[in-house]
Amino acid sequence: MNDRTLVCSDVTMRFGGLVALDAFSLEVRPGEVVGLLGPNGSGKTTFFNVVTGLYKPASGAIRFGDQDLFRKAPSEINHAGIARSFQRCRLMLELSVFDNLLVGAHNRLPNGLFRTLFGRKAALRSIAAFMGAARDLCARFNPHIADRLFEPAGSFNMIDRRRIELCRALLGEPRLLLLDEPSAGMTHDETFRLMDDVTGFQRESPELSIVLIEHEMQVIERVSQRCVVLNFGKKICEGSYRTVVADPQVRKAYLGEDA
Ligand SMILES: Nc1ncnc2c1ncn2[C@@H]1O[C@H](COP(=O)(O)OP(=O)(O)OP(=O)(O)O)[C@@H](O)[C@H]1O
Repeated sequence: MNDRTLVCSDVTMRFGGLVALDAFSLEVRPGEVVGLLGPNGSGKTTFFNVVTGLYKPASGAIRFGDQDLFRKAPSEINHAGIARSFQRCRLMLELSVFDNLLVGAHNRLPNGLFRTLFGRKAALRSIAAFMGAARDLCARFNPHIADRLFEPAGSFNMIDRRRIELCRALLGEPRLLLLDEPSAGMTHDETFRLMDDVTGFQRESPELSIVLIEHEMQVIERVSQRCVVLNFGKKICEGSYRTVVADPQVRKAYLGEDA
């Protein structure tokens, strides 16, 4: 089955007595960009952590196409075609861009003692192929990064570091990309440029679906086809950007206005 629709049903995640996700359901179809909104502490990042296997939910169901991903290990979920970015930069700044990309691909390249000792030629071939793919992907985001593949990630500015993180996530050819607040630490203009890169990439890979957590509402308005709003772990609204920003419950959650 090729369809890679993410279907999360009634997912509940607790931390002791705190219910961070409360029977939360969300469906993301191939090629969709869904904005995940909500005030601070409403459960957005927890949802990403649950989908990617970092947190084990108490109950619910998570399917991606025909695969059951509920409570699966992060590596299995990544293999199934789900990749993510983090709110804070997770690059190893003293390592080169290439090494950072390589770390993200370690489970796709030959590894293990036997292969290292006896499969050196094959290993070198796959690293060379990986280098070509990494260079091509970086060039799609910014040719400047592709030209400086062996320079430390720390020598790049913030927007390029974000691009490198995106390349690391995209090199595994995921079908679903979870973006956790790409605007964090960037200017308004940089955020827009980065999101233009992402949407440009998606135009060439139309099956890729994206869930975007973002506080910059203009970004959400510009890129998402559908929005879902969380408050205290519960879904309080779903629909187009226009629908959710006009919704009384959403306005109350964000602005404290009367519903
Ligand atoms: N590992 C954890 N242990 C205990 N509580 C946690 C943990 N992770 C998240 N929480 C709690 O779960 C709730 C939801 O947090 P979460 O980080 O998902 O919110 P968020 O909507 O992503 O917020 P923000 O927009 O500020 O990033 C919060 O009350 C938070 O303190």
